[in-house]
Amino acid sequence: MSNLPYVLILYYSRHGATAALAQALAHGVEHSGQLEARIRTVPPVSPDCEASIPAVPSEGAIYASADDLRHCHGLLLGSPTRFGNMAAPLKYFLDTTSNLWLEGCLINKPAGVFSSSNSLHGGQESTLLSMMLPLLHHGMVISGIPYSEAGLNNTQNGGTPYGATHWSGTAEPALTEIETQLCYAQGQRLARLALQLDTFT
Ligand SMILES: Cc1cc2nc3c(=O)[nH]c(=O)nc-3n(C[C@H](O)[C@H](O)[C@H](O)COP(=O)(O)O)c2cc1C
Repeated sequence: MSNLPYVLILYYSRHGATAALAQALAHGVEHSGQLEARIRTVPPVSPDCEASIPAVPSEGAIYASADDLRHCHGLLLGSPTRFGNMAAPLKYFLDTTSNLWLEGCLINKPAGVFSSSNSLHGGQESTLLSMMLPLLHHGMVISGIPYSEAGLNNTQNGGTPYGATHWSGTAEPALTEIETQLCYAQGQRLARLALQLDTFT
């Protein structure tokens, strides 16, 4: 981990599609060379209140801490679409951020959202909108993807003005070229906003 200021890319992914979006967004964030993309995930939740998991996951991104969120200069938040809403593990993590809200440490920092769904019209956009709500409560500056990105008009799969998406269809985690381009554009834009907004004081 470097000492560069960073954009936190925080996601939950069960089958890898949302994780693939996170990786593609990271390339856009790091385009300027001035910001690191810090990729973090959250543990699953269980109805069994006795259940516990190892502190460090056996593979993939490590779990986010409150400090990862507290000290970020921008946030990209990603979740699979679940019944048109964000997945419970991500919501559970957000529900533990009251102290950060009280401190106001996310106010005026830029944020964006991303998602993956199995069906093309199965709730990507409602999921993205639902993910924006807690970020607005935190005082973050929400940004999406402008229509100057040609892929938004051409896509036959994922990609929305509300944030990057992937249509996983028949359990396919690999992103299409346009989905990848739109991730890059969103990551690059979020990093540019973090540099332009006063998030470094
Ligand atoms: C409980 C549950 C609810 C889901 N709800 C939806 C849904 O509302 N619309 C949809 O298109 N896909 C839905 N899916 C499918 C996932 O969104 C899709 O497989 C996604 O690409 C998984 O992302 P991941 O690979 O990052 O886990 C659901 C999956 C689960 C397990």
